[in-house]
Amino acid sequence: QGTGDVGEALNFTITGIEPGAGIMTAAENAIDVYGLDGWSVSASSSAAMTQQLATAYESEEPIIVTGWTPHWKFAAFDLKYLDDPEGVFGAEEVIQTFARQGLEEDHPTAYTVLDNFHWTADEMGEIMIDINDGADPAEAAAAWVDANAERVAEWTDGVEPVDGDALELVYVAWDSEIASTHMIGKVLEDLGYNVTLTPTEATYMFEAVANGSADATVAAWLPETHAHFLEDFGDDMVDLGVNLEGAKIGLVVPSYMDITSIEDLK
Ligand SMILES: C[SH](C)CC(=O)O
Repeated sequence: QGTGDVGEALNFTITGIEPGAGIMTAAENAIDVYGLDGWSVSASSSAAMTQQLATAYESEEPIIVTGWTPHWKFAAFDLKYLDDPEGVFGAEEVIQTFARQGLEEDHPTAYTVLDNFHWTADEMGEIMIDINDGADPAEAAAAWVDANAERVAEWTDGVEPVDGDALELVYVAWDSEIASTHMIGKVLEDLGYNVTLTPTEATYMFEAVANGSADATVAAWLPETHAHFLEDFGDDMVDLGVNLEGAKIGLVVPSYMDITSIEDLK
C-alpha cells in the first residue's frame, strides 16, 4: 500500500480499543497534532482490535491499530510502530502499582507483596502468549507462578500468610493487565487471601482505588498514558512504584505496509 492511498484503503480509520483507554486519547491527539484531516479512531475493545489485526494480517490487508508493548501481538505478527516525531505517544512507559489508603494497616502482607512486585515484559509475555494460545487466564497465571517459585519468593519472603482475608484487585481487560492481575492475584491467593479480580473501565479502576472500594491495581501506565487519571485520583492513592519497565504505546502496523511514520498518513 503506497503511503498516498493508505487512508483511502482504511477509510481513514485507525482501529482502536476501549474508549476510556489512554492510548485512545493519545491517538485522537495525534490526529490533531499531525493534521490528519478526515481520519478517526474507531473504538471497540482490545479483543476486537486484535481480532481485526489478525484478519487483516492473514490477507496482508492494510491496518493501523492502537498498539502497546508488552503484548503478544509482536510475537504473533511481524509488526512495527509508526515513528512519532512529535512525541504524541510519549517515550518509554512504565506500569505502576497503586493501593488504597489504609491497605498497609489493614493488610500488611498484601501491601508488602504488592510493594515488592516487579517483573519484566518477557515474564508478562509468557503468560500473555499462554492465554492467547487458549489457556484460561487463571490457569496460565497459576502455571507461571508454579514454574517461577524463586521469582515469586523475591516478593513474598518474610510475609505472614493470612486466613481468608478478602482482597480486591481492579484492572482493565487489556491483555497485559489480564496477565499481571491474574498472576499477582494468584500469589496473594497462595498466601491465604480470598482474592477478587474485577475488570472495569480505566476511569473506574482508578476511582475504585482512590475511594477505597478496591484494594489495589497493578495496571497504571505512566508517565503519559494514564497521567490524566493521576491528576484526578493520584492524591487519594498510595503509589507503590514501578512493577514493569520498558512499556510503550503507539500506532502499530504490519511490517508489509510501506508507511513508516504517522506523518505518512497526511
Ligand atoms: C492500552 S494500554 C495497556 C493502556 C491505555 O491505553 O490506557
